[in-house]
Amino acid sequence: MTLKLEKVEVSIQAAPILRGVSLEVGSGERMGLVGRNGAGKTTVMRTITGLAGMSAGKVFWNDEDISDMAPRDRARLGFGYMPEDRRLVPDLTVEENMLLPAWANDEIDGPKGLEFVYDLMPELTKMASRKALLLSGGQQKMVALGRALIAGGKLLLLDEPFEGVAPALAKRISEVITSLKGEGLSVLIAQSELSHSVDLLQRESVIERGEIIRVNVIDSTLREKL
Ligand SMILES: Nc1ncnc2c1ncn2[C@@H]1O[C@H](COP(=O)(O)OP(=O)(O)OP(=O)(O)O)[C@@H](O)[C@H]1O
Repeated sequence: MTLKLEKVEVSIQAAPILRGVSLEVGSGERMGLVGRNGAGKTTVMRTITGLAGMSAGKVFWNDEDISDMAPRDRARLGFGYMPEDRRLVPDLTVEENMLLPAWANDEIDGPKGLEFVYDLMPELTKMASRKALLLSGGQQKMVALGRALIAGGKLLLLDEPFEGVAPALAKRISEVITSLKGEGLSVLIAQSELSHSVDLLQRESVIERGEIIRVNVIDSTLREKL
């Protein structure tokens, strides 16, 4: 399953935010989207989910043009989105928060998704019945990752999954992402620095002021020497 953005333009209140962004995430690929604060990473994520309106350009999923497809229909394609601010419902439990995509989309098998996530992140089992508001920021990131995994069997969009997370938890999140072996699961990870993910990405697209300025192939032999 391949995601392709072609010359995408997004403006907010007449200000150009994305300026001709082209990007491709291959089947099973883990791609980084790296850039400073305000470079446009979140807007790229929101364009893919259909939450940001494009003024020009196209989004393709597996060669199908989904540019005009509503966000809820894109979710049905198996897109999972972990927003930077996590967006958990404070009064719901950890488990209820993770089941939200399954409540909204009857094609998602909630119990099966939960089983998968608990298997991958056993630490979430212990906090399953705890309300989200009682969790630390890092724990909330884990729950948001779990929720995105339940929704996103095909494409996982992770916005700053390591930001503000203690090093041990960041390492754990990195391990979880690396261990995903889903058939052809494509992953796009937005971040302002590479440090936590150099060993989990195959390529990174560098974004500056709403433009992709280069794509780096991350050399696995170099990685082994690090
Ligand atoms: N709703 C909005 N109204 C006005 N400007 C906006 C809005 N959303 C984004 N912007 C502007 O668009 C630009 C890109 O924002 P975006 O959130 O996509 O960047 P980012 O790379 O994700 O940065 P960060 O890591 O700080 O979230 C910024 O200059 C921001 O100020």
